[in-house]
Amino acid sequence: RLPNSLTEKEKTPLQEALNQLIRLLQRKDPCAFFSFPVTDLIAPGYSSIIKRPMDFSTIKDKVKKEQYRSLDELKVDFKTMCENAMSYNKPETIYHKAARKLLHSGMKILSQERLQSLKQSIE
Ligand SMILES: COc1ccc(Br)cc1-c1nc(N)nc2[nH]cnc12
Repeated sequence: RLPNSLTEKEKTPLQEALNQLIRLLQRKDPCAFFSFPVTDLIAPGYSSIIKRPMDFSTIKDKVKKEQYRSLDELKVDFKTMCENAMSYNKPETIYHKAARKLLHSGMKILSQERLQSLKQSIE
């Protein structure tokens, strides 16, 4: 039967693993600075300065659309998201500091050991 918004589509093991990692990562963003795309209204000139905008809502959308082929691809988008904030915002701002802290804790959550063991559970 065709999946539609009323009936949910089963999630693949990869999607389950990705969502589990995203939940852990989002807990490290208590101010929710990274929950939604940065707009030019919030951050003047952002869209012309930042070439690859990324945020958790976009990441979750990519999971839903099966646009991640591996756990490592999540790590790339997560790093981009943090690095964007660290390049647009000056080092003394709360956003730069939040991004650096998030990146640091995220690298532990997305460590090679953890990804390796998750990969084995997906095979
Ligand atoms: C979605 O972004 C925000 C939402 C609410 C608030 Br308050 C600030 C931001 C935000 N502001 C700036 N300058 N740089 C960012 N990098 C990631 N978040 C941000």
